Amino acid sequence: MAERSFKKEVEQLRIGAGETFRGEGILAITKALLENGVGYVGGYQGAPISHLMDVLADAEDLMAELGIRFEANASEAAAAAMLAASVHYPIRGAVTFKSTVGTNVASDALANLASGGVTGGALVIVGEDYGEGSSIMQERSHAFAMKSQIWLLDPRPNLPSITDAVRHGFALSEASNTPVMLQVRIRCCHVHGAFEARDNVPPPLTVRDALSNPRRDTNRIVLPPASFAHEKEKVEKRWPAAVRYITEHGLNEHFGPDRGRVGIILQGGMYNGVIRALQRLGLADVYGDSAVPLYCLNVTYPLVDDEILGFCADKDAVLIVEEGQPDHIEQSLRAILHKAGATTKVAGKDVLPMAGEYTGQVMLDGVEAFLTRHASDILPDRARAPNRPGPVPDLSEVVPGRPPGFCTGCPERPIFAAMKLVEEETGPHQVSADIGCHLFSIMPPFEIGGTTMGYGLGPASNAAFDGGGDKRPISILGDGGFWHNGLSSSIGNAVFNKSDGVTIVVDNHYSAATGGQDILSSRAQNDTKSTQHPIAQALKGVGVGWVRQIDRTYDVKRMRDTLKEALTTDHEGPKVIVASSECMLNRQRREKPLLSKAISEGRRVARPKFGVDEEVCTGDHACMRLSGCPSLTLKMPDDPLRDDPVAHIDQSCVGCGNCGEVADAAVLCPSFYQADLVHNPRPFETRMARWQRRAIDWLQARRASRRLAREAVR
Ligand SMILES: O=C(O)C(=O)Cc1c[nH]c2ccccc12
Repeated sequence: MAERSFKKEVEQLRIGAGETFRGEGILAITKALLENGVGYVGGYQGAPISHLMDVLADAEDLMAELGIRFEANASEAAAAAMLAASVHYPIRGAVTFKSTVGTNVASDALANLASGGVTGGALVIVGEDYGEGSSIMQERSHAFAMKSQIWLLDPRPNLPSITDAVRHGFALSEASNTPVMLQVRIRCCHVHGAFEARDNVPPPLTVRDALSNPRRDTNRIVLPPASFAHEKEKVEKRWPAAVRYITEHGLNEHFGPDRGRVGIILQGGMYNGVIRALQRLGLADVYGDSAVPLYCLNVTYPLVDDEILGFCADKDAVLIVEEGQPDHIEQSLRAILHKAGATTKVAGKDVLPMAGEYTGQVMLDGVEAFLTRHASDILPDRARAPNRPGPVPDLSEVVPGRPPGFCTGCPERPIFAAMKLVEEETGPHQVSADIGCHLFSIMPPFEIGGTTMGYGLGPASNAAFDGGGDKRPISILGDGGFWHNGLSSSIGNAVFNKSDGVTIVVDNHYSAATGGQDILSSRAQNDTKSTQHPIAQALKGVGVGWVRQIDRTYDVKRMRDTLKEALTTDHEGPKVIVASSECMLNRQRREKPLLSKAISEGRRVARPKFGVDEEVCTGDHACMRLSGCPSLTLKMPDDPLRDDPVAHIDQSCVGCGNCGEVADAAVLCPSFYQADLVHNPRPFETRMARWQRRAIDWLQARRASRRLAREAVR
């Protein structure tokens, strides 16, 4: 079950011409695909387009009605390869994944696709995970577009521009026989707005029709001598055709006055930030009317030389607003101007930072610095001679860091608690990690795992250490990574190379970190996908001889003992433990509505809750060093003679039992207790509870009175 259900929102995807579509960027993209006769759609989830995959999955019925094939592909490579259908057939196809990591994975297929070229429009919607909300290494997709000659669209972040980009993307792809990347940043995916809808258009040729009339054209396949012809065709035919389409259809936009001494050239995706900076400088109004000429690149690759030269012709200086590095566009811009002998000065990475997101403040500072240098007369007085407030204090000095950690009740926490317990006996191990929630084990309190090389590559990144030694290396792999790429690149690799290492497959039943999508080994029943394929079976299938399946990761003692066995067994070859328990976030999403319903219907529901007896807790916090659960926190005890905080479990506890198990396995302390919270108790339970309460009150009163008496004697 995915993080968010879009079942309600996708109903809007049925509306037609004359109606207004309202919603989020990702929904607008989906609607635009349907309006433009897409024949098949695929992708792999990942921030910030995870929800686009969820929308598509929820719209699968509607797509089937229109004759559109949808796949939730096994990886970005599989998604990109799916676009092969548009090479020989005039069928429009779209796939989506996160970038740059997904584009890295897809790059083999993308390069082949771009070489042969396409007949039907091929759209690659990349979610650019760059900037302050990002979860990955900071790189740009731009280089992929340039290296494979794939056109790159970067529309202004508003719904009409995004939907135009989808429409033009397909047409541009067909006009130039080249795949097109549509780049959407985090905010673009989630921007809300409206656009005038069109009717949905079933694909003129469906993939089903194509199956009945197979086609092939040797000239479009990447094999010599065709591959040499492709390269020539790219520069001689496809590039000029693209430039023609972009110019004739006005894909890049101009705003503000026709002429001016200075101007700003910007990536479409930067438009909202630039216009806001101009507003704050008093040079644009709330409708976006700018006093500075703007040339907005909704297509950032290829650049159109003539448009650039035209824009720069009357200008002393232009600012290029291009987020991230390398500064591909700025370098091209300088080359274009230099070749033409133009004297326009170019500002860019001198007033704006080379690295990092162009946030509101960064953009304001950069645009202001550019204008101060090149056209200070157009700036309002308060910008030219400002009363600047004092410097903002460096918050990183005073605000504690907030490293990402496991959720309350996460089934992965006990796995790493068990690893910590083993390390107590054996000392630290070489540990490699993978992509997924389990990566948070790198952070306190566990501080396990020293690498993350890519999705499904955890065990592969321990390969150098896998040849035997005094201590076995340990690698971690999630179930998402296992099916994405891990089965072959990590597990097959280890079997083939007779690895001596230990691998823990952290199986939480979903691709949890990307939003809880189902995968092959998910235990859920899925109407459109085939699930319930055990990881352990796949491991044995590729030749792993030592496999242990643990079906309750909260059993810390069993986890610890199994790991110890893996580290000491005489078995030759890779040793793999599959540690399986359902993602608690997904489980809560699944169970909470059922529980609420049961409670409101008057049925008896018991929910386990855990607590810490504050009289027993010594306040040494050893339990926390093996947990990090957000519900396990600190509290000042009521006792005035104790001035150290004790452990405390707050109301967010979901009763997973991890703290008790860890306290038990680590022989920590007996202060944890479990209490069942009973909704709609039976009459006899209420009576029992009342009697128990009375008995406890009586015993407590007696103890209190004796204690007082003893203290009085002493
Ligand atoms: O959703 C995210 O933030 C991820 O990093 C997950 C992910 C999806 N596809 C990938 C390909 C390579 C590395 C990570 C991912």
